[in-house]
Amino acid sequence: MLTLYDRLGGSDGIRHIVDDIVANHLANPVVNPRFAHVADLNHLREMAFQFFCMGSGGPQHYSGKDMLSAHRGMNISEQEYLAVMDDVLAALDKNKVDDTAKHDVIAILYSLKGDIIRQ
Ligand code: HEM
Repeated sequence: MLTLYDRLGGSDGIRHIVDDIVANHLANPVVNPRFAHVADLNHLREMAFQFFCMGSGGPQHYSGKDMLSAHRGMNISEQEYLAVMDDVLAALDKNKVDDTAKHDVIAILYSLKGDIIRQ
């Protein structure tokens, strides 16, 4: 059976998906203020890439912070969380990821909600 990593298009597919997610965040008025001020967006892209790869069963190692440490002190709202999920879904659609893989990604991201919002 294919892993979620394979169904997302492996390393190349996930690079494209992450680039689109970050572009969507920058264009999304609900979360743009959070990302417009990030000093090193390439670092964020790399961390998000590693996180997606590792979380979907790829061979890459995630070298970034855990989700609680990464978002602590930001006081992220439910609305912002949903906006980020919308941006992820739009990126998955753009990259023609099938519905099952989309559901799997959303379930994984949703499981992290408690570590990300209102911290
Ligand atoms: C399930 C959803 C989310 C995941 C998987 C996620 C993942 C990540 C990862 C992997 C990093 C990099 C950590 C590091 O540099 O070590 C990060 C940073 C960041 N996240 Fe999230 N995130 C999520 C939701 C959100 C939301 C809802 C917001 C706010 C709208 C947000 C805002 C940020 C910002 C601003 C940074 C960069 C901090 C900096 O480098 O200055 N994230 N996130």
